[in-house]
Amino acid sequence: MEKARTATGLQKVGKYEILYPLGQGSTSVVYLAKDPFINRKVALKLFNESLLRQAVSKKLAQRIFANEAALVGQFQHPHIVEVYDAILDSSQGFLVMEYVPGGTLEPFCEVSRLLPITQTVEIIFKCVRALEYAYQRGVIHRDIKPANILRTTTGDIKVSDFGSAVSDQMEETQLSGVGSPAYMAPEQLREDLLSQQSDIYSLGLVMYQLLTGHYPYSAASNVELAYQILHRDPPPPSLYRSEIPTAIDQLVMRAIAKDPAQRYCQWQDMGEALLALSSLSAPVPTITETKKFKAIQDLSFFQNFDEILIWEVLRITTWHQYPQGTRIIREGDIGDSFFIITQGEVEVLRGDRLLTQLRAGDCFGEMLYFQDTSAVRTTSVCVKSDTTVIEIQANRLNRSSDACQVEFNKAFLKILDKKIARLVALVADD
Ligand SMILES: Nc1ncnc2c1ncn2[C@@H]1O[C@H](COP(=O)(O)OP(=O)(O)OP(=O)(O)O)[C@@H](O)[C@H]1O
Repeated sequence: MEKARTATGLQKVGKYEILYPLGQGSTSVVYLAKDPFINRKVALKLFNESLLRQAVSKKLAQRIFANEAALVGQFQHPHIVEVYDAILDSSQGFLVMEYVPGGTLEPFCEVSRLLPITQTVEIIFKCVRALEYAYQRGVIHRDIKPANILRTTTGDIKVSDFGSAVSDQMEETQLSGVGSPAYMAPEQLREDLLSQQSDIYSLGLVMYQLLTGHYPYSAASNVELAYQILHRDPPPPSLYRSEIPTAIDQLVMRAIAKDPAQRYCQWQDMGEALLALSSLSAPVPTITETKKFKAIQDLSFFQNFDEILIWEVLRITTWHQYPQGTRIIREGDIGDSFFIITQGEVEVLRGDRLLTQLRAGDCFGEMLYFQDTSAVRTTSVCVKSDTTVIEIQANRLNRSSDACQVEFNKAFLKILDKKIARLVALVADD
């Protein structure tokens, strides 16, 4: 493997130019690097050479490397760090990953830097969806902790470091000596057979820390810590932060229940509980990402969109809440966006003539999407009862992935089909 110093003094690993270290873990150092062929910044995880050489840890280190390497190209989820490449020779191994520039969630577990409760709920919801996605592909992460959840510059999150993961493809599903004891579920400490519930426990603990800035146990040694994890009941999060509502206390305590039978059974259950919370924790008329995700997922328009595409839709939409009587679009206006109603009811008018009424799931303005440039609206749309709509600009949709555009086109075709059927029925009645 090529590993040399460049003229600037920076190291080169393989074809990658090392820029500077981003962080260090127990088995590796992660660098910001550049892939010169496609001029892309990447995170390059260089596994500790001495670990790979030492007989005792060699097998474990190789296994950790192999775990992450197995994910090359496997997970494509907006909230999981993508692994682009993995290279191993006799002395060294490295992984090339998507670079996530905003650091980890660790600093937000400090009392002085706590995030708003709604934001924490959203972060945990995204982790739940990411880990459910991994679980559906047979993978349990086993090392969920704040340091393994990375932040983008816009505050979004990505789960990283699947080095401790177990997969249903492995012959050996128990792997000792990996994971962080502080976040291990009781059954993981006991080395019982693991399920998604051990990741649920660890994520519950992350939520606890993000909400309170406190780790629920305090022990002088790993043995004492293990005892507390197995036997001591932690206080509810609201003890540390009084604004935490009871429902959130209950959710966290259920996620970190010592007995798996008392814990959420599966990711879906925890996801639903978080969704129920998002309405509790948003008293102001803003729409949280958690609610937006659910609203989009529930619309028949998006019924054939998979989860990845729904996250993509979320990125290209603008949400509006309109009170009764608002005119959303006006006949004669120039526009290039179309709208999908998520809640409420609107009237479509030409002049003073009522053409039709539309409700949740219906869309309007879509005909302009099929034109290449902005065009004149031929109808007005007025809010009949308080309404929430998502707006999608044609030029943003045109820049989305091919898969996303294909699904939109299919959904529009279905709508067109229904409209034609309605017209045919009208003509037949005449
Ligand atoms: N994709 C990435 N983009 C940006 N920074 C990253 C990325 N991956 C890791 N880092 C940084 O490098 C640090 C170490 O990474 P990571 O946790 O994957 O190493 P590790 O050796 O597996 O650690 P451990 O086994 O102790 O959890 C992270 O805490 C983070 O600061």
